[in-house]
Amino acid sequence: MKQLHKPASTRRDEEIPMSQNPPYSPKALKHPRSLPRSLNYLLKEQRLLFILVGILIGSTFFIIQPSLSYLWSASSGPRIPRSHSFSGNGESISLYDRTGVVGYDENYRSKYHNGVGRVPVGIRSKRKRIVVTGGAGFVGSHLVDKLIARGDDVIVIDNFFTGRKENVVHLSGNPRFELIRHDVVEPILLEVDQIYHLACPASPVHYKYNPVKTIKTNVMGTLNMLGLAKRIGARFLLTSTSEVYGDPLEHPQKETYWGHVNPIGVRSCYDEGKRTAETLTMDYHRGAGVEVVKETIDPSATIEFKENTADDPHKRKPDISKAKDLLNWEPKISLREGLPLMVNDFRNRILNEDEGKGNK
Ligand SMILES: O=C(O)[C@H]1O[C@H](OP(=O)(O)OP(=O)(O)OC[C@H]2O[C@@H](n3ccc(=O)[nH]c3=O)[C@H](O)[C@@H]2O)[C@H](O)[C@@H](O)[C@@H]1O
Repeated sequence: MKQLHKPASTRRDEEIPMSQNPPYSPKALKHPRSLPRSLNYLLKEQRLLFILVGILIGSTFFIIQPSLSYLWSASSGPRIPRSHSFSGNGESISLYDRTGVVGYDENYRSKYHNGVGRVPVGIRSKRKRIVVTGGAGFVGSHLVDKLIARGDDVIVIDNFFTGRKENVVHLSGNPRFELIRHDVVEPILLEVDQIYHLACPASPVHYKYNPVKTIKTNVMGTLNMLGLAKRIGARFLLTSTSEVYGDPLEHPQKETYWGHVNPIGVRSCYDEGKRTAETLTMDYHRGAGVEVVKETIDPSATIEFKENTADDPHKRKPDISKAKDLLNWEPKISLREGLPLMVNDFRNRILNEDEGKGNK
């Protein structure tokens, strides 16, 4: 209502003829007419000071606003009551409760405040999409908390072999969290940036009575997740165990120690399972070296993956020290120099072959 009256009164003031006595105006008396009216206004009653303070508060808010909204989104997501039951019985259940805005979890807020607080004011790292297999387990669920607190989107894959839904229930209302009930021994296709592979029966009680399941999860599960990582170009992390050292002959055990493992004992399903998982991970890692070749030949070339010849070693580097000592032989051309030469040679051979065929 005030707004309706104000313009009307202004308009009435403007209609007063100049010849009539103007109403008393202290403004006109205090300041010389030469000063622009806006400057006049600013100098009055410390308004300039108020404006400067306003600008300062405004800029401060906009500088820290990304961090504030980050904190807010991490902490204010709707949560479901503790009594909420997980009814998903299909292959995939999403814990995002679209209807259950029932409260605000203070613990959730303070917990996440610590994590986000490390991000410098105004700087926001790129939000990643991450898969955590075994994310409902002890270690996994803590990792998931950290990743969510960091601001990433997390998908947990777990078959609940030993994991508990209670470990992740506090994240159920968070739109950046999703839970998929899935056994990693079966392939799964997802688009993510990173894969943390933790799924594994991890205590003797479980793996001793389910040895085949244990080694199967370690071998097939790891293969599936590595295959996924390779297909989508995701970074991969495997959680191994100090049990890969078996009954060690070296103490303490450094990462360089290869271990002393009984391959046929009752614990082998776990020890050897994790060792194989490590082997697979390193083989895939070395396989990525295929890229390093592409660069020297033709960076725009596409790579086609084909089945390898059976039993073909993944890596070979014969020790040539004897050849050097006894025959005084050693390679003179480095791999980087040699690859293009080899490619040219093959190209010429193929072209000559084709020409030969054409002449027939
Ligand atoms: O270093 C260790 O000893 C172990 O630490 C963690 O295991 P942890 O958190 O202690 O054990 P659990 O609480 O049992 O978590 C394992 C998770 O994997 C899940 N899992 C297990 C087996 C399976 O086939 N699939 C699967 O998703 C379980 O349900 C559970 O959520 C890691 O998850 C293991 O990979 C590692 O071997």
